[in-house]
Amino acid sequence: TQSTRPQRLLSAVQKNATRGDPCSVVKAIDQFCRSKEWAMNVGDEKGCILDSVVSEVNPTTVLELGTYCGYSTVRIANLLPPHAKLITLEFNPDFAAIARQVIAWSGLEEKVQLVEGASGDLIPKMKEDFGVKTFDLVFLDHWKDRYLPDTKLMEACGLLRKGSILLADNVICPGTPDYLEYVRSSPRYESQYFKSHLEYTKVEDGLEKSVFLG
Ligand SMILES: CCCNc1ncnc2c1ncn2[C@@H]1O[C@H](/C=C/CNC(=O)c2cc(-c3ccc(F)cc3)cc(O)c2O)[C@H](C)[C@H]1O
Ligand SMILES: [Mg+2]
Repeated sequence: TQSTRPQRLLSAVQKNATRGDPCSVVKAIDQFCRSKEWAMNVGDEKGCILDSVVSEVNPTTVLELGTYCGYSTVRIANLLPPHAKLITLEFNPDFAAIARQVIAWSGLEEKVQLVEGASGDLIPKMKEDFGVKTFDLVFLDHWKDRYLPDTKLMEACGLLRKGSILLADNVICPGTPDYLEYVRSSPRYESQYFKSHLEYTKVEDGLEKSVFLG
């Protein structure tokens, strides 16, 4: 049977990256997406912005919405301090299976908890079932029309504290207009746009960093 793109991406990692070396996993995926097949990973250019925000926040608890193949999961986990935890949510079991293997190849399983399921169902369970108090950093990269409802859900579930950071991918392309309007106009957020490009292309895109003010 035909392989899927995520399966081919995983093969490229297993072929070209060194087990236990997260940077080589990130490089192998970027090389595959530039030279072989485009895939919707945050990519190297926006990835550097992601890295700088993660390093600046130095989070203990991180939530990622939309694991896909685990590219940004590996980038974030690679920068986490010891005992820090990244919970990443993926509702497609096929992508989750690929991501688990990418994360394992990078050797970062200890820092990552990949949970299969929909964010709308799992966010309300974060405190009780996953022992989360609040998130220091949330990376939004799932369906673009879910950024706003899931942000409101996180607020309602008391998962954001004064100073929690939301970092959203694709606020220009494909775009998340309702989310952008919300975080930029709400008095409860202080937002900043990081202009960049759609992964592996010259098309404009960017990340929106929003601080929850409590
Ligand atoms: C109801 C479920 C919600 N809750 C959910 N709970 C858990 N997991 C969820 C939920 N909703 C979705 N997911 C998972 O997250 C992933 C989805 C990721 C979506 N990302 C994009 O669509 C995108 C497109 C482009 C793009 C740009 C230009 C183009 F021309 C083409 C493509 C670029 C980009 O950087 C992009 O991130 C994964 C595929 C999907 O199973
Ligand atoms: Mg994205």
